[in-house]
Amino acid sequence: MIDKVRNMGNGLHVEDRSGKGNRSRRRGVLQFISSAQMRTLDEQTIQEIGLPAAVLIENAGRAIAAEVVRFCLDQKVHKVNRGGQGRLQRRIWDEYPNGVSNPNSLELEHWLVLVGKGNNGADGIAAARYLVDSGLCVTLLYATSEQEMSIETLAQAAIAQKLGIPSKLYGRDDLAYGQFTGIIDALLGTGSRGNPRGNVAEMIDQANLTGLPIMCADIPSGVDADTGALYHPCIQARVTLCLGVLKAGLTQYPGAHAAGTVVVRSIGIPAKLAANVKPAGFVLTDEILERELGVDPARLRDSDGHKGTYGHVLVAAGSSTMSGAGLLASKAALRAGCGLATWALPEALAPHVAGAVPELMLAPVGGSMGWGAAAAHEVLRLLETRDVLAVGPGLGRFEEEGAFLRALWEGAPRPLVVDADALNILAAAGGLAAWKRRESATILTPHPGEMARLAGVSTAEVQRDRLGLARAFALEHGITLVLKGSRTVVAAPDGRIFVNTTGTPGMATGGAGDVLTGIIAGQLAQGLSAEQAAAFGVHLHGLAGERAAALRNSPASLLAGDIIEQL
Ligand SMILES: NC(=O)C1=CN([C@@H]2O[C@H](COP(=O)(O)OP(=O)(O)OC[C@H]3O[C@@H](n4cnc5c(N)ncnc54)[C@H](O)[C@@H]3O)[C@@H](O)[C@H]2O)[C@H](O)CC1
Ligand SMILES: [K+]
Repeated sequence: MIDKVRNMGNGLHVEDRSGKGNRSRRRGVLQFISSAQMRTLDEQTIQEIGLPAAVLIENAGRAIAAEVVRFCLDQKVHKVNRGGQGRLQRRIWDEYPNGVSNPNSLELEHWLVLVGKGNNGADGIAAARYLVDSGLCVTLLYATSEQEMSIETLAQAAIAQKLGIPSKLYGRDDLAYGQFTGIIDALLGTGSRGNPRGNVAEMIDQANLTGLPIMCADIPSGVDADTGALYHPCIQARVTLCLGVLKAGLTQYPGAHAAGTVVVRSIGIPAKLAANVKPAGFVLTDEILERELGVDPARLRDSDGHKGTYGHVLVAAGSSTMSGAGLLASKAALRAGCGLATWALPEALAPHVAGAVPELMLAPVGGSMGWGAAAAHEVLRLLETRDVLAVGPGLGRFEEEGAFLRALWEGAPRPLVVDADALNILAAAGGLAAWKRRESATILTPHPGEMARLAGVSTAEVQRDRLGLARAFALEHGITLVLKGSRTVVAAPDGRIFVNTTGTPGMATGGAGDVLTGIIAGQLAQGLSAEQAAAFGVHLHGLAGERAAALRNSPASLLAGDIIEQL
């Protein structure tokens, strides 16, 4: 079973705990859902199937406790006694088969469980029981008195009391945080709304201040489970044990950062029920590329193919001060596997870049006027014998820019990739609402600033709900959207969304976007649909970036051209 998503740097790392060791990081079927969908699933399981809430909470508690124990063992490289008693210890032993002596190692651990009044708190109390049975010391810290607790939380609190698990009530009892080795955040889950308030807010602040490792039940308290936006205050966790199904907000920053390593564990919701839920989106893995998008990541070239088989990309890009943009996009298209590439560029630029990429054809356009309406007609003429047009990188701003882009938008009967300056031109000319819907495939590849201009909102608003905005924009305008940034979101015109799993912070460098545009155009030329090309393109771009960064001493030294070399 693939059940782990690790947040490291910009990457989303999927791990396999089937006992066969880690397979490729990008395998598995990982879908995410909204908090409303999760609540519905919980309710259906409890009311329609008849599985009691207490059973789900029991499973949640056991999963959280197992993760805490794993965390303690990993942290301290403690080994578990082969003869450990009880289900949890046997389980630990399964996962640490080479462990040796020190049955008492977990007794040195003293975890504080922050218990909210809702069912997230119930999960935390159940986890405390399993931790005590595993030999850890545990103290419960209640945010509210019993009168305010949900039925399930109250029931769990009563069990904990009968078992003599020490507990305190926040605000009434004194507490010395120095005695603890870790904290479980079971304050707020999917029932959370807005900024944490009252005791809950104070407990979050204090937990963060301790500097102790924090493990979250389901989501970090203070993270929006649907968008990944942060409320204030918000838990900063080391690990988040996401219950049942991955929550959408944990795939996007800054929520992903607050969550730390995200582990998704089953709590007993029947697979049959879960299968009926239309996912809010998918994490891009090899399986998702294949199953959801019909892309074979390992596809080979036909043995009888020729350069015509793989399509011809036309790139309209570059200006005197940004000649590299066109070069990077065109070269990336070739490395992505298109048969041929032509770079349409301002005439004055051509002598300076001739021969820079010998495999590339140059097509000077626009005469002494450079980009403009006349150049657009030349580009369209060139496109008659080419398969795909990519426009935008390094164009700069120029007179007649609106007429130039509109001519290409309306006149290009081929798949079109719109990037960089072309997106700003589009926004300045009224945005997509003012433009005709194109019949051929159209992919827009904005970074958050360009997206903000296109959507007429601030960049902060874009980042607050990248998934929701990308989906709504793609649906409304019938285009495929690639919303760049860490965890790039690909939104298809049918409303499906995919979150990229590959990449490295080193890719935040000039020209990396031009390379992506070229890769996507290269995939389109080979016959992929817009959403296939966009999703596979961002996936490959990130993989190549990771490889390129690994070859350097520091990811910071990565150049966009290095990404191309690793394709
Ligand atoms: N639904 C189930 O049966 C199961 C859920 N699981 C876990 O439970 C939570 C969701 O539980 P729920 O009771 O719906 O909500 P919360 O625990 O998140 O608590 C909501 C609680 O807190 C109050 N509240 C809401 N927002 C705030 C705020 N900003 N500040 C302070 N207080 C707030 C609100 O009034 C509610 O009373 C889910 O995440 C799972 O962890 C089980 O795992 C399985 C069964
Ligand atoms: K929580």
